[in-house]
Amino acid sequence: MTRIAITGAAGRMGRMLVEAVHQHPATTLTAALEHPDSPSLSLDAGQLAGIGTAGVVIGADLAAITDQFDVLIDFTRPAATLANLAHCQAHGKRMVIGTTGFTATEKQTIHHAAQDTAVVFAPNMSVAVNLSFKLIEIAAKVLEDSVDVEIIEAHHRHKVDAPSGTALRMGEIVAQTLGRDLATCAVYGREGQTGERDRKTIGFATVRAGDIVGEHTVLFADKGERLEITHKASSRMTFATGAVRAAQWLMQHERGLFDMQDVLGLR
Ligand SMILES: NC(=O)C1=CN([C@@H]2O[C@H](COP(=O)(O)OP(=O)(O)OC[C@H]3O[C@@H](n4cnc5c(N)ncnc54)[C@H](O)[C@@H]3O)[C@@H](O)[C@H]2O)C=CC1
Ligand SMILES: O=C(O)C1=N[C@H](C(=O)O)C[C@H](O)C1
Repeated sequence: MTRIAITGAAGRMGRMLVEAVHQHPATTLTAALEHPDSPSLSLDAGQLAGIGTAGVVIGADLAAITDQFDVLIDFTRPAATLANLAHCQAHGKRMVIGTTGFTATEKQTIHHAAQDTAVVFAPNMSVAVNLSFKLIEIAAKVLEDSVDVEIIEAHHRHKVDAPSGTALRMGEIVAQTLGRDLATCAVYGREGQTGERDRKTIGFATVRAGDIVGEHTVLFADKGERLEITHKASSRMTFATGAVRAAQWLMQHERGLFDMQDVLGLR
């Protein structure tokens, strides 16, 4: 059995992860963490997730549970994830990171930490989204610079980062395939007298509304036709099962940085 600790256990993803670990035949929940100010401290993680008593009380101190888990699954906020990563790096503990919204420098920190421990870091743990990454790469390879590329994403009103980590990854794939640098060719929204579209840009549009779980479209538009590659998530369980699968997969590695393309054998 792979022993899993979940941090952010009271969050939207955290509660799904508790259920997904419970459902997986080869994983067991041994620890659960939350922010020190969370009203969910001292509650049973299973009760909170609606799956009955798990016998795991939500705490706030990673150092106190270091010996109790094999893999830490973290869907929280960048600052919390980086603090947890430093602890896992120091103690050789594996990590699955689903948190999004990191700066380029923070992503470098994750790269560096993975020299000492094994990490799966992916903006989207869904199998179908990761398949869509391959489809996007093929589309960009075939259509080359003949098309305008726009990326549209929609999420619930509580999401705090934009564009989504998934949309940015999609942009990176297109940019890399077309020999562009996303840092210089991305356009994050338009307003006013914008002038005609610069053909080499990659545009992003963000929608935040209601309870949308997560939707992404990459639009490849030429004159006379357009191709749209769209993924729509209707349940967070798709992300949670992917993350638990990643945690189990990670047990074969002691160090290194991986993503869901590695976990799913899509590389
Ligand atoms: N990679 C993927 O497949 C997915 C990634 N995400 C990402 O996961 C993150 C979390 O998303 P949600 O669950 O919707 O957010 P949420 O706000 O519902 O949950 C985050 C939880 O983390 C907790 N937290 C914050 N600081 C903490 C700390 N220092 N220690 C312990 N817990 C702490 C909060 O109290 C909260 O309960 C976001 O960055 C989101 O973009 C979300 C869904 C899928
Ligand atoms: O915050 C969310 O909810 C989601 N975040 C991820 C992202 O930023 O890409 C993945 C998913 O779409 C849900």
